[in-house]
Amino acid sequence: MAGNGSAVKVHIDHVVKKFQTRKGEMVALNGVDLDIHENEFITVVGPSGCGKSTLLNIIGGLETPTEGQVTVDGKPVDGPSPERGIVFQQYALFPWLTVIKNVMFGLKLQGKSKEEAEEIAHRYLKMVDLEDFANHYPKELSGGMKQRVAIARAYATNPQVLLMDEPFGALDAQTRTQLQQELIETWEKERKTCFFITHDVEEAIILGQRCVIMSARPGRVKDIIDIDIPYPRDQATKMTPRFLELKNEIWSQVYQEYLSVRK
Ligand SMILES: Nc1ncnc2c1ncn2[C@@H]1O[C@H](COP(=O)(O)OP(=O)(O)OP(=O)(O)O)[C@@H](O)[C@H]1O
Repeated sequence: MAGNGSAVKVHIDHVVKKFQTRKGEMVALNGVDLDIHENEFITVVGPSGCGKSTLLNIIGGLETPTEGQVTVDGKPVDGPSPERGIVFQQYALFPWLTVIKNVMFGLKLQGKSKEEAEEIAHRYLKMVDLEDFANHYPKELSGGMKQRVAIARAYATNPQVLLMDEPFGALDAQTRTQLQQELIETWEKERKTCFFITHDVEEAIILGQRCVIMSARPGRVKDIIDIDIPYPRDQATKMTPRFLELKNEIWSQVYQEYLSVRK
């Protein structure tokens, strides 16, 4: 399987996930194999309900697989860890804490002093252009600003792997485009290993080095497409022939899966 040539960071080994429901057993994931390489940006697309979030939760240690396992740097995942930062679609900020205190929260848990946590939090708020809002409360921010805080908070604790579950899904198109651009630039600087779920094929291409296409439920890896578009990337990249070709290819595969469920 192609990668970026770096060591394997996250090894997903034949992961099966079954849920017990009122209607009986439901197979959400049916043997997912995937290697995510160090510093790689992986995007994941697939029809609704194919198990994308379940897979992310298993990598994050929030769910346990029924069969198979996930290892990070060769160590089995057996619960949540600050080494794996998660950004959800709904901002998940603490409403009773100011922006800076939200970002400092994880740093304090890591045992950093108040001064050090403050210094790091300011650095990451600057990265997402929110320094002027450090003392505001989440309710005083727009959706896009809240999501920037969530991203700053995830980056600040310096996790080995960033797991993002449709982080821009609830945003308007303009804010979404802006945050995509910021994320591309941040990734180019920091090269953090990222696993990013989206429903938006354009987003999957502009952000990812590889795009994983999942099959309809029960989810498996249907295909992995190398996004062979050079960096730096920006919104103009979306108009290039190669981008449009990849969009067509990925979209038609996702659509096939969508149709297979509707039949
Ligand atoms: N805790 C749970 N108990 C029972 N079923 C669950 C549970 N969590 C997820 N499922 C089911 O597992 C399947 C996969 O869900 P999941 O949320 O992982 O899919 P998804 O691909 O992320 O969907 P979407 O794109 O709509 O967000 C769905 O059919 C869902 O109803």
